[in-house]
Amino acid sequence: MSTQLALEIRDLSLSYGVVRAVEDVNLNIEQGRLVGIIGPNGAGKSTLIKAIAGAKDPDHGTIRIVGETGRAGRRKLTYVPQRGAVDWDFPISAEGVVRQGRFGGLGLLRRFGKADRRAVQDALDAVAMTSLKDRQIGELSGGQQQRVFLARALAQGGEVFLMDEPFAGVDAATEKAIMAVLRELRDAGKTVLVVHHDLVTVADYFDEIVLLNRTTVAHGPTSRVFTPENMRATYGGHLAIFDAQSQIEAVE
Ligand SMILES: Nc1ncnc2c1ncn2[C@@H]1O[C@H](COP(=O)(O)OP(=O)(O)OP(=O)(O)O)[C@@H](O)[C@H]1O
Repeated sequence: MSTQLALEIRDLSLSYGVVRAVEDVNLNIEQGRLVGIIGPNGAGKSTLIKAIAGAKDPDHGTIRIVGETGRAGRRKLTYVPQRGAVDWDFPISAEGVVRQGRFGGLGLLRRFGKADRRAVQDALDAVAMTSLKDRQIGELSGGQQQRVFLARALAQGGEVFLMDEPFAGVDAATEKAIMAVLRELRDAGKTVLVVHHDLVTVADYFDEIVLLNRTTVAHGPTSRVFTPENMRATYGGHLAIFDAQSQIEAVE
């Protein structure tokens, strides 16, 4: 139902041993939004999206995805982890990776059918990787690997897409191509959450942003939330702000 929230997070906290990585996060995201998750290193961005994806159990709190919790909710979700979190030496072709996106939808007795082959082909086309589909993934550039990852997500489908730093280590052309696909998903009514580092592109890329530093510092339309004041509150001193050009850059 279109009135349902894409994502509803209540009182979410997660720890690694004694380190509280995410604390008391409350968040409502409406459907059909392209959302940036922004915050300094170690702010808990990856941890938060791992929790949403079900890859990390929370200490407490609830996560509802298009109205559903647990497995039913996760069936509506597609998670694209950081490229660095994947073993690219695994012997599989680009097409093989994209086909993996369809396996979750295969019942025990169902074969990989015409619709699956079509979805894989369409996904490879969407990211302009059809000509390299037989290439081993270890022999692709970083940007090409990221395109293949995105194609797998497209083949999988779903209502909510979680992307952990999709632009890390990719060239400008690939970044543009990925952004075009993410905008198409949004325009088709999907919800896309992107962990993002480049503050220069935030205003151009995202309808709304979540500023995170362990907990949500601010959330809302980018035009309202992406202010020097909020950015200072999120990044502390690690920020250089050039008010004259309205540019904000993180200082590592
Ligand atoms: N596997 C782990 N074991 C222990 N602590 C961890 C682990 N993963 C993350 N942490 C800690 O949890 C906190 C949040 O980490 P997380 O990776 O979620 O941050 P992030 O915002 O995604 O950072 P970055 O921008 O650097 O990728 C950090 O203090 C980090 O050191």
